Amino acid sequence: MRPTQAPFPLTRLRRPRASAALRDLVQENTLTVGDLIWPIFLCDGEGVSDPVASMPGVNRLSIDRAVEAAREAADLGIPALCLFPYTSTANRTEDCAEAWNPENLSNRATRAIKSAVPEIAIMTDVALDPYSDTGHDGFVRDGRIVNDETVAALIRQALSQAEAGVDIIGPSDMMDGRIGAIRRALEEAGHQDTCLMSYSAKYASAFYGPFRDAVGAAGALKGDKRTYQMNPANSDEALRLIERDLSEGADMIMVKPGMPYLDICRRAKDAFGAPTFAYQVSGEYAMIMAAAQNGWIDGDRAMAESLMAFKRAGCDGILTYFAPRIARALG
Ligand SMILES: NCc1[nH]cc(CCC(=O)O)c1CC(=O)O
Repeated sequence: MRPTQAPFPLTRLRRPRASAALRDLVQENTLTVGDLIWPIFLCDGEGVSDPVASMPGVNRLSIDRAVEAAREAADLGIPALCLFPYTSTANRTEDCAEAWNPENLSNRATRAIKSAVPEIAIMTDVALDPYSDTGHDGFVRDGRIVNDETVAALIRQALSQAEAGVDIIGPSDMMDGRIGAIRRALEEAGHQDTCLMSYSAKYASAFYGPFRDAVGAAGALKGDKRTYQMNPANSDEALRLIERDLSEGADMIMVKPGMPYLDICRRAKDAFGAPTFAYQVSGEYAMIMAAAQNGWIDGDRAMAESLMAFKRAGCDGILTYFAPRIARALG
């Protein structure tokens, strides 16, 4: 698009910026509460709300508290929660069997929230890292992350989540072929209405640090995730991954992290027009919160501006730890 305009002074681009009323009229993008997915951390116990040190304002919640959070989210109009379990070392094993235990924390929380707050959508993560003794998203054999064996386990994990009543399954593991394999398994098991939101373009990022603290994976992780998560220098590769995942049956795609990768969001939306999401990850949240707590930036304004940027970049929705706070600010 090339906007047509007369030369100055016939065109004065400041004219429609002169008042709040005019600015509202010409505003191009809008952020609404309906765009939000709120990631929450789960832990064992009852009545527990355990602060995550590197994410001020974020707590690990026991299931009863997560149900309260779901009620609060639904009352604010937030359409979906995304669940991340904190797993004790006892449940981190070489075979990752807790990942498909119907009674694991994530599945119990899904059932509790779905029965108490049926109108909220539940999204979950498919990847082995909460359950593996290595902290990796896949099985490790002779120091390598093995793809196909991992995919077989991811199918079991996804099926147990669908069985528990999850609305949106989010494979975040970056193995090849998992979207098609999970989609076929869901169809065969009668879960034809379960959505898949693929973490298609997930970068090997420094911005996941606080998340790994929150889920207890920081100490467990040996090495890094660069043989499966993407190189931050690449952009065409992101489009290839997204195209592949859409052709394998993903309903929605995600770019992660968010703010440093808005160019990828825009390219993805323009290229495919599919429902496009970004994950404003833990480190992005921590940066804004830390600067605000130091009085270096206005936290409310930085939050709102950062989230609007995702809409401008073409995203249909955003996973953000700010979800309840921005929902309140939006009124
Ligand atoms: N597969 C695990 C997973 N799912 C979401 C995040 C990060 C989310 C965040 O930083 O907020 C990660 C971390 C990782 O890949 O190491």
